[in-house]
Amino acid sequence: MTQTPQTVRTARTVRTTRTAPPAHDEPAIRFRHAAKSFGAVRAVAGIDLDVRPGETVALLGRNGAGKSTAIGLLLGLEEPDAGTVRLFGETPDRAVRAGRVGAMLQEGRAVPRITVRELVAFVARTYPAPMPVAEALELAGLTELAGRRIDRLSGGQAQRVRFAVALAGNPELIVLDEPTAALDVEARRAFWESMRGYARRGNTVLFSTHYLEEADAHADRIVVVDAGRIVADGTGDQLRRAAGGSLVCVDLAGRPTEGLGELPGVVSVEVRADRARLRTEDPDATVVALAGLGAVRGIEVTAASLDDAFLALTDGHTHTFSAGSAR
Ligand SMILES: Nc1ncnc2c1ncn2[C@@H]1O[C@H](COP(=O)(O)OP(=O)(O)OP(=O)(O)O)[C@@H](O)[C@H]1O
Repeated sequence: MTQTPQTVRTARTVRTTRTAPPAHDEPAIRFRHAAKSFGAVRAVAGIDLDVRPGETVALLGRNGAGKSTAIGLLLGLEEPDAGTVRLFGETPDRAVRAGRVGAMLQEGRAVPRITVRELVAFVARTYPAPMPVAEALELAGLTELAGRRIDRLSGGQAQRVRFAVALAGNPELIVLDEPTAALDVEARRAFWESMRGYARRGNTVLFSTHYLEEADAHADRIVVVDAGRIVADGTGDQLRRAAGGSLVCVDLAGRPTEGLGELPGVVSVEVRADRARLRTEDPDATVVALAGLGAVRGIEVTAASLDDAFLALTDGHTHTFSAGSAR
């Protein structure tokens, strides 16, 4: 599908010019018991989430977890069946109309045969206090490409145009639904650099992704969504720890596996061929206990990877861990 620039909605109300993040205490994003179903599918099953101004937050989940629906609620594109969503203390509709929120969604549109600069300028004119076009182009890394026609750009360049369009209203919050899907490594790097430039100005970013590494590398905080619920919330390190910090692997050398699950710190045991893989919250105690059993051949201790954490966190249970928000 062709991905092209998209803006959320035309601004109609006038807002005072803003150069710094808001001084008030309102969270940039607040979900309170927000829920949305489509027929029998509970796409968002009661979300509570606060994002502070200036935070960069990743919404991480598998296909169908409810990320796009949550973003639809956030932007006022969908009405919640229950609960509320507020942006800077306002309804999404008001915040979006005032240009306080910019978005890059997954939908595509026909590619316009105008230049990059013309498109960004056109969108900027629809907002009450837009970002100067040259500034939006620069932040998106498009200064050199400003005179190029949109339909003659590479996929990565076109994605940067979508980013510039999202910046056009000079928003305090930008919402990106899987912004790097289908981009190559270099285009991703360039994209995240632009995003960070925007975040460094004190703005708020929320992006959805399937990629753990991307969430870990580019977000201050990762909110894991599964089956329409938030199942974990914290930094990459906190998620790793929450998932059972370390893995201890050992050769069984013909020993029985009974009792391994009861060793100190062990939360789960997996046996493949003659090797046991123990997920543990206390690797030192587990290793000492294994040594006590004389099971030390090929012993190896590693930190759980983020992939391990993600699998453990989306195992169908709600994890009480919450290091970040719902403040
Ligand atoms: N308009 C709709 N009508 C019916 N069902 C829908 C609609 N939108 C979403 N759903 C369903 O709601 C659930 C959550 O979908 P959603 O698109 O929010 O997930 P997602 O995490 O964004 O997935 P992906 O990563 O694949 O984009 C899925 O089961 C999906 O099929």
